[in-house]
Amino acid sequence: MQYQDLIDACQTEWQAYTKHDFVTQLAAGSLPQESFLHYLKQDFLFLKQYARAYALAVYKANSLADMRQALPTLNALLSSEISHHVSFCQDWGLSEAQMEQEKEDFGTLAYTRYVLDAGMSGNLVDLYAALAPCAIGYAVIGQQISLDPDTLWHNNPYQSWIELYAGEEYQNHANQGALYFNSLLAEIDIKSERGQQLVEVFSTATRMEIAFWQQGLNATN
Ligand SMILES: Cc1ncc(CN)c(N)n1
Repeated sequence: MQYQDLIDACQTEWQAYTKHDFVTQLAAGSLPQESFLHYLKQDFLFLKQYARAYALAVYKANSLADMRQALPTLNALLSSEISHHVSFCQDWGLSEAQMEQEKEDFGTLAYTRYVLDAGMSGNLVDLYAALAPCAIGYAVIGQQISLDPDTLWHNNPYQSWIELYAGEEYQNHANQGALYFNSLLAEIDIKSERGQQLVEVFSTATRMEIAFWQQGLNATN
């Protein structure tokens, strides 16, 4: 199978994730600031745990080639994506130290610990099946927003977020990761018991992404 087969196997959840109201409102620039800030602070905490999961991918790898695969993503998370969140939060008056003090919301806790557990209790492919909706989904969302004529590009308070995920660096990186994930999946039949286990992991992580957006939207209530 290929990663697209996993997406096809949970289309309802995938559509709910990539076309969530949070995404639509962010692209239109109409997302309440409170929602975005809550999301951004939680995403900072999310990405710290997510980086740990990529470190786990090094530990779980048997070959040197697999070890080397995880490293560029770990580096990109720490040096690019998290740094972007830190500087973005600074623009909104929040320091890195303040973000470190934030408490993890339940959706953040559930999602990140689910990913780490999938990797700890399973093998490298289980771990990547739990990691993939995050990396691939944001690339899909970034591209979708950048092609949508309804996207507000100027005077959108969230322009920097859009540029990060629609940008070449993130897109290329996600694409390389997706190709590597395909190589891990190549010998597995989606209809087999193993294939169905991976569908379960991938679709659960996708449901966690939906809950993560909703957690941001709920911050205004
Ligand atoms: C919750 C979540 N999912 C995915 C991404 C993209 N790496 C992110 N920053 N945050």
